Amino acid sequence: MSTAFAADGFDRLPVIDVRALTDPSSSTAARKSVAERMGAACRESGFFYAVGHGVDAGLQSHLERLSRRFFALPAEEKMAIRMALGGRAWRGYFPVGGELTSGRPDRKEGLYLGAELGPDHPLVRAGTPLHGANLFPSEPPGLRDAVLEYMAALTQLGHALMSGIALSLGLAEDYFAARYTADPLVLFRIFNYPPGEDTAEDGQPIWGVGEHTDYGVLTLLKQDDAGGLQVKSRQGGQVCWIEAPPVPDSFVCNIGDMLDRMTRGVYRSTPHRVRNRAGRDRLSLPFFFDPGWTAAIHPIDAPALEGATADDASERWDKQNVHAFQGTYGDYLLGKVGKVFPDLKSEVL
Ligand SMILES: O=C(O)CCC(=O)C(=O)O
Ligand SMILES: [Fe+2]
Repeated sequence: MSTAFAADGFDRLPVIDVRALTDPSSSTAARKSVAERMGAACRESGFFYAVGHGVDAGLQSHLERLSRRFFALPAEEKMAIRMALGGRAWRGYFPVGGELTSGRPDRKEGLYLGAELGPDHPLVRAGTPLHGANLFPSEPPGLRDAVLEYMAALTQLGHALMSGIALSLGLAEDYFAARYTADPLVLFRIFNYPPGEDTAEDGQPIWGVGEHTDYGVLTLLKQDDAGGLQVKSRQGGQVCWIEAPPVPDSFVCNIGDMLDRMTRGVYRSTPHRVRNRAGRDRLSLPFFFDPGWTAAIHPIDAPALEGATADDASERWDKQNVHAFQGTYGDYLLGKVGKVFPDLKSEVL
């Protein structure tokens, strides 16, 4: 069994049974013990696998099957719900090469989804970007219901895990719910990474998703068994990338820039990327559980974080100092999404 590089980086991501956080009858001691393990993971790598999460296995495999059927449709059928038609709600399908995570096109196609909000919702009425109705495909039937059921289950899990993160910082369990996530911004994506050459003609690797950090507080990723997700670590002072291999019936959980900001860098929003070398399609379903659009982001005042300061701009993938950010989550997110879909930004935002 390998050990983590304490002073340097890490060489594995822990698997944490989070059952005590999702079970309302669990003892405070049991909840705190899970929280402690989550806190250690957030400090070390910002990543862990959650098992014992309570999300129905049948629902997950049903959604996975329907998603594969969607991606197998002819291109023109998928393009019938292309993102440009989703307008400001930022929903729909994008084809391979349509998204530029780290300035180069990613080799993935995907379906952008989110909380289903009708035209009378106040944020939709106000024309708030990334809020609105989904563009669901007519084929395969049932995808809509499965997506809505899955998003509801993962929203519930997101709340449970955020209560654990609060406990891990010595805060009240509802710390994040009370300030940021009572009405979370929920974005959900279903990605397909097709197989193919893994190196471009210029010798550069071809990424399914280029190096990036996530933007909000917590990402819950369901990946299939193809592998290819990598997380940035260090060894002997040098950058190294460790694999985050598939673990059955788990979600890969990682924290995003806003939690890094709130904890002044103590909980880490760690860069990651994907390269599909399995020789077959890779399906992944990242679910983003984030602060509400209008929530202003503030550093957390807690003894556990005393003395923490951070400016990691020179090391970050985007060269930005997330710790200098002031504003609402909506401000932060808008600055980011425009960069990864530059054409769409000028068309619809
Ligand atoms: O597909 C994956 O495994 C990771 C996707 C990801 O990092 C993201 O969407 O932010
Ligand atoms: Fe990510």
